[in-house]
Amino acid sequence: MSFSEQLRKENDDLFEAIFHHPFVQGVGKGDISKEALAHYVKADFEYLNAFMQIYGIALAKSQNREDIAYFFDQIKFVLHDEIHPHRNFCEHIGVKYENLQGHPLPPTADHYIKHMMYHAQMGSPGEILAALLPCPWTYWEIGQTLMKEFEPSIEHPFYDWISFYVGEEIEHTTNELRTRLDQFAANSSPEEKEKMKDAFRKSCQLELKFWEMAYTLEEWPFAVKELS
Ligand SMILES: Cc1ncc(C[n+]2csc(CCO)c2C)c(N)n1
Repeated sequence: MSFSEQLRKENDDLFEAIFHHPFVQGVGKGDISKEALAHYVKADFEYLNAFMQIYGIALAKSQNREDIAYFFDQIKFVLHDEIHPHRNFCEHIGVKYENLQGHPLPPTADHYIKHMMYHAQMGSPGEILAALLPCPWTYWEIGQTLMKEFEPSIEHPFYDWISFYVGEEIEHTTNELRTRLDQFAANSSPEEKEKMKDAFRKSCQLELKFWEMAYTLEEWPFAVKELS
């Protein structure tokens, strides 16, 4: 079994909890609340900005052109393509995408990006990859699960969102990250592998908590109310 297959198996509890989370199920059923969708897009827009910056750190630490090209392509993909699923949510709730941008991150999203930043700054290349991988991997499997469970037609309000995440690009991103992580793991000490496992599991836990954050409209305690 490859290292990434082992990670997937060890974190099956979290993957299953994500597929069954009421936000994810609400996307499948098409009845997730507008407030939860807006909360998600606000946090996710900032999350994706941080994700591109972390890819930039991984690019800066790359040792060959293939890796440079891969991270460069991924930054372009997040910048130009990951706006489509957000637009799908915005159209459904009748809010302008621009109005959901530039908001402060709720605690869980803040924690998640700082967790990835930590591994990107302080960890080995393997640790960076392990922290990043649950992001495309969980979404790709969410897409597959919702397609199978709900068989959405083109009229489904979130058909575009679900189709985007079962797409070839997300599969490709996941597989490329897995291949690189498996290569690093093959040349890593048991201690180093433990650090990769820890980074991967925490990212899976934070993926689950990100859905919960959006569903419960999580905010910082005693936060100063934004003027809207
Ligand atoms: C919290 C959160 N986690 C994962 C994704 C999905 N995602 C983000 S970047 C990317 C492409 C990676 O190259 C993918 C699939 C998201 N939107 N928000």
